[in-house]
Formats: sequence, structure tokens, C-alpha cells
Amino acid sequence: MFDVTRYATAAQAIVDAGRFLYDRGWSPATSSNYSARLDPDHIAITVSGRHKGRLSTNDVMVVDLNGNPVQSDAKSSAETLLHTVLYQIYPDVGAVLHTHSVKATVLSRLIEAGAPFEVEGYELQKAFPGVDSHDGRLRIPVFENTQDIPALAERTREWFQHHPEQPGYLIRGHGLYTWGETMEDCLRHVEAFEFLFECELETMRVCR
Ligand SMILES: CSC[C@@H](O)[C@@H](O)C(=O)COP(=O)(O)O
Ligand SMILES: [Zn+2]
Repeated sequence: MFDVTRYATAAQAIVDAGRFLYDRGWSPATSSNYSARLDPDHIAITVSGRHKGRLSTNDVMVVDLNGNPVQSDAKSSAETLLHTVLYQIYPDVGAVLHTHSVKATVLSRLIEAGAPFEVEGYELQKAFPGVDSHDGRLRIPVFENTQDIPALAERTREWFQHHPEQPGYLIRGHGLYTWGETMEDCLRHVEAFEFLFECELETMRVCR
């Protein structure tokens, strides 16, 4: 069982996040999914197929950390397992956001297969936890896209168990996953990634 008051707070945070991310153009055309932790065993997550700029709290349901619905007949996000695996690996994670921005999508298609995407020298890297200088390297793995979400979830589990300090990843031609202790942290990470993606794309354009 889960705490109803916690659910109400989490569902509202997800609705608000959807409005913000849709308005920025990062969650178009029903794409994206969002979640927030309720307790060690449950998360609130978006129902599959809903328009993320027009969510209501009825579009947010509860699943356990195996992705099974709790007290709901709705179908949770098709990518639920990509969320639950992160909550399993990281006990401190309180929110996960998946977005489909143009910049994340384009950049993910330009990165060589098998190579992680790395950025360094940006002051804005300090938006991520544990980073206190521009003087480090941020590594963002790029996973190949697939419709086999259980298989992709296991690939991300494997990677992040060995690279726990990384705050996000890209799926090629698809989008970004990032997480944080709170929804506010997680939204900051989306914004920081978007800034870095734009800088990198602009650098590629200018240096072409
Ligand atoms: C509208 S295409 C995007 C989907 O295929 C998927 O990648 C996505 O992000 C949203 O799926 P959803 O099942 O609504 O959570
Ligand atoms: Zn998606």
C-alpha cells in the first residue's frame, strides 16, 4: 500500500513538470514520461499515451518497483521499466524525467555508435550533483533505441551499476533520461542537459 497524501503531492509535481517541459518544446506530441518516488517500493508515473502538456492528476498512477500497477486498471508508461530500474539502483533518487527534445534527439544521432558522449569545460556542469568545477568531464552514455524495453532496462542497469555517478543518458534518435533526489533537482538536470546539448550542437555547427 502507498500513502495517498504522498501520491497527491507527487502527482501534482508530475503535472507541473509536464506543463513546464511541454512549454519548452521538450515533450511534444504525447512523448515523454515522468515519475516520482512515493516510498521505497512505489512510484507515481504517467499513464501511457497522455499529452504531457495537458496532464491532470488522473493521468498519474502508482506502480511497484517491478512495474506492476497498484490500485489502477490504467496502463503505465510503455517505458515504466526504464524508470523502475533507476529507483532500484539508486535508493536516493526521488524523481525521473524522460524528454524528447529536438536537440537531445539530433545530438544522439550524431554520436558515434559505442562511444559515450562527453562534455568538459562548461561552468554549467555544476548543475549536477557532486560537481563543483567546470574542470571535469561529464560522460553521457548513448544506448541504441529499441522497442524491447525490458532488454534496454537491463542494459541501463548494467551500465549504471558500474557508473553510479552519471546523472543521465541518451537513447539514440529518441531522447534523454535523467533523475534527481527531488523533482526540482531533476528539472534542473533536464535544463542543464538541454543547455549543454545546445552548446555542443552550436560548436559543431560553427566548427564545421
Ligand atoms: C509519441 S512517441 C513516444 C513514445 O513511443 C515513447 O517513447 C514515450 O516517450 C512516451 O510513451 P508513454 O507510453 O506515453 O510513456
Ligand atoms: Zn520516449
